[in-house]
Order: sequence, then structure tokens, then C-alpha cells
Amino acid sequence: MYSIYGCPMHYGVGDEGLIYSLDYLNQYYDLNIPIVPEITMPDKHLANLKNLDSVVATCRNIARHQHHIIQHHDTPLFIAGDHSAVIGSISGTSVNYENLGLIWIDAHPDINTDQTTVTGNIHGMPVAALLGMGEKSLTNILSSSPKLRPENIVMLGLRDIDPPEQKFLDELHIKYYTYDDIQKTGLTTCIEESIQYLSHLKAIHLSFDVDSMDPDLMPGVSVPVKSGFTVDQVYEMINAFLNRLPIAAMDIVEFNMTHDVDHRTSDFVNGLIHHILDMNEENTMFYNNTDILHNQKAAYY
Ligand SMILES: NC(=[NH2+])NCCC[C@H](N)C(=O)O
Repeated sequence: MYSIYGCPMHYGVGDEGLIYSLDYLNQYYDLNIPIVPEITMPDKHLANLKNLDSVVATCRNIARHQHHIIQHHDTPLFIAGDHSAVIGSISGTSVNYENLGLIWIDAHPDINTDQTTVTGNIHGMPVAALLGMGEKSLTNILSSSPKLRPENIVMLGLRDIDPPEQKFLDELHIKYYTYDDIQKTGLTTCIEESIQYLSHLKAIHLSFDVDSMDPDLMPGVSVPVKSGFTVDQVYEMINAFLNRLPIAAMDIVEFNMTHDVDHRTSDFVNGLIHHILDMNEENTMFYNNTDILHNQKAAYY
């Protein structure tokens, strides 16, 4: 059974539209997604780790919530916010499953560290942090050990790779398909290869960034990159992975209402959420976890 929740994380990129985007989905589509709030901490003004303490505090809460859902034998469906929030969700998944796999559908590999980042935005760093690289407070959420191994990762849809990120991808032998690779090879083949590559794993976290899609179709994101997946391609991937791999948790991130046009992106995100929940009849869309959220907040302070 899926258990849906979200966090309006914006500290990882600093685009304020993200603060309102989850409330917007809840109100406009009557979704009622429970919210783990962002936590604001005093800012240290680090140029290469913007809003570090706020990102860390918020990710700790997300991780605890994710962990709690999995402990109750549910599958978390996490809606954020910028991609730094998955340092929380994936840490929460990882402490429950040894040798966790990751499918990363995104225009960006998000494998910068505080040493390589140009923007200082932590939403460009989650994969590095989950591999145990870079700033310690980001790698130490829930446990001090690395949350992922490079050989258990597949990335699909990359179109914007910073030079140091390319170096990490190569040195760590991370399996990835750029969007160009996918257009040349064919999506179905890339999906089959990804499934084969991860088929020995017992649990896989699927992280889907809306900016993996063509911004001409889905403009409601903070960091649009030319070209990218169509709606049909996204559904082909999601259906194949959810039906054929042991998906233990899923994220949908980076929807930003302030850049949207004619509800194109919000309609898509709402449709995708319903599709995933409908794939499993047993789902309770409105899993009542308000108490848990409450307790977690109390625990944090
Ligand atoms: N999750 C995202 N949209 N990431 C965009 C990252 C862009 C750029 N590589 C950076 O490190 O800032």
C-alpha cells in the first residue's frame, strides 16, 4: 500500500514558488497530501552550501517520516519540493533495506559536492550526499554510513551534466542514459537494460524529477533544460519499473507552480499521483498520518 506525503522544500534551490506548490496541488486538486513542514534554521550564509542547516533539519524530519512509513509496511510516495529533499526520503528508505537500488529520472545527475558546485544549491548534491560524498551533515542523516552504492544506481534522461559531475559519473562507473542516448537507442531498450541491471536487488527507490521532461510540455519547474521526456515516455518508464522491479519507495519532485502555464505541469503531476496510487487497489490515498507528523515535530524541537 502506498502512503503519500510531501514537503514543500525550497531551501535546496531558493525558488520561493516551491513553498506554495504542494498547498496548491492539495487545494486545486483536492489531494489532501499530508505535509512535513520545512524547518528554517539560522543561516550561516555559506556560498557553496546555501541554507545548509535548514536543508539538513528538514531532511532529518523527512527521513524519520519515510522510515516510519516503511516500518508500517507501506510504500512511501513522497512529493517535494526541490530535489535536496530526497536526501531525507532516500536516507529513510536506505536504513530499511540493505543494498538499496536507485532509479534516478532527471535532467541532472545532482552529484555535485560542496567542493564542485557552481551554484551552491544543495538540490544539485543529493546523489553525492547519499553516496557519502561531501558535507558531513548531509551524509549523516539517520546513520553515518553511505546510503547508496554507485553500482546500484541507474540514471535516465540526463541533459545537463556539470564537468565535475561527469568526472564522478565516470570514476564511480555509474550507469546512466542521457536523453540523447535514449533517443538513439530507443526508450524500451533502455528500460529493459535498466531492469536487467538492477534485477538482482531486493529493493529500489525510484526518484522522478519533473524537470526530466521537456519544458515546452511541462514548464512548471525551477531549472528547465531544453528537450526531455514526453508524457507517454514517462508513463512507459514508471509502469515498467513499478510492475517489474521491487520499488520500495518513490519520489516526485521539483514541480513549481509559479513557472507553470495553463496548469499543464500541475495537471500532469496530479494525474501521475493518481495513476501510481490506482496501480495498487489497496491504497488509501489519504493515509491518516497527521499524528505522526505532529509527534515528529515535537521530537525535533
Ligand atoms: N534537482 C535539480 N533541478 N538540480 C539542478 C542542478 C543544477 C546544477 N548542476 C547545480 O548543481 O546547481
